[in-house]
Amino acid sequence: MKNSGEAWPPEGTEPVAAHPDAPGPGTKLGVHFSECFGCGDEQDGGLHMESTVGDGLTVKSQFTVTEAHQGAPGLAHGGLLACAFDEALGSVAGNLLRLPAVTGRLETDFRRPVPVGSTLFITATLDGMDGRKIYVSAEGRLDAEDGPVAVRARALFVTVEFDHFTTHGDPNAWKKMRDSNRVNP
Ligand SMILES: CCCCCCCC/C=C\CCCCCCCC(=O)SCCNC(=O)CCNC(=O)[C@H](O)C(C)(C)COP(=O)(O)OP(=O)(O)OC[C@H]1O[C@@H](n2cnc3c(N)ncnc32)[C@H](O)[C@@H]1OP(=O)(O)O
Repeated sequence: MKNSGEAWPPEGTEPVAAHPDAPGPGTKLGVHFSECFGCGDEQDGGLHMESTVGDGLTVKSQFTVTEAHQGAPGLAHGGLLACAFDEALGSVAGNLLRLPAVTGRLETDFRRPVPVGSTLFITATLDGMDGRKIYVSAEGRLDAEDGPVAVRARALFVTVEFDHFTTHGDPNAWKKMRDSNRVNP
């Protein structure tokens, strides 16, 4: 992102290749956890994002803004847009590297209002790694793949051991996700 004035990805970041078992371009990714606020199909108030692997090191996601996502009347709440980007950025990191990782830092630039009823076409890119640090960036265009850019984001994800989720989270929910075969560590 130009605005912060920092180089991106930071010095020391190495290029990466997709994991040999990563889903290929055109693969629809589906839901990684049914209760996920970003993509879950058992999360009524969630974002219900849909993602597909794109060319190169990208994942393409779509998020349609509903009345449940408003901040100002008729406009998407910025925090929910940040959530959509967290999901899209986490998806490109997790699916292409097949490593468990969590968001360490997330930056967003809101460049245009995003009205209720519009769909954000988000392209997230895996920019590289430095040790456990995974650098990813994304842009979201309004209503079409080549629509005007409404939001840009970039993030640092940090790889973790699987016990991060059972130690800090809910082991039963982890088991539910694993048993659904949607993520298969
Ligand atoms: C077979 C496998 C299959 C895989 C799965 C595939 C399918 C996946 C599909 C879909 C993906 C999901 C999509 C969902 C996306 C949503 C994700 C979220 O919402 S995650 C929830 C929010 N985030 C948290 O809750 C983190 C809370 N924070 C922490 O737990 C820790 O702070 C953590 C793990 C991030 C780091 O803690 P430490 O103790 O392990 O490590 P330290 O040493 O502190 O950091 C490591 C390196 O990272 C830098 N770092 C950490 N945080 C930083 C920050 N905020 N800014 C800058 N650098 C940071 C540090 O400076 C350090 O760098 P140096 O190695 O020394 O160079």
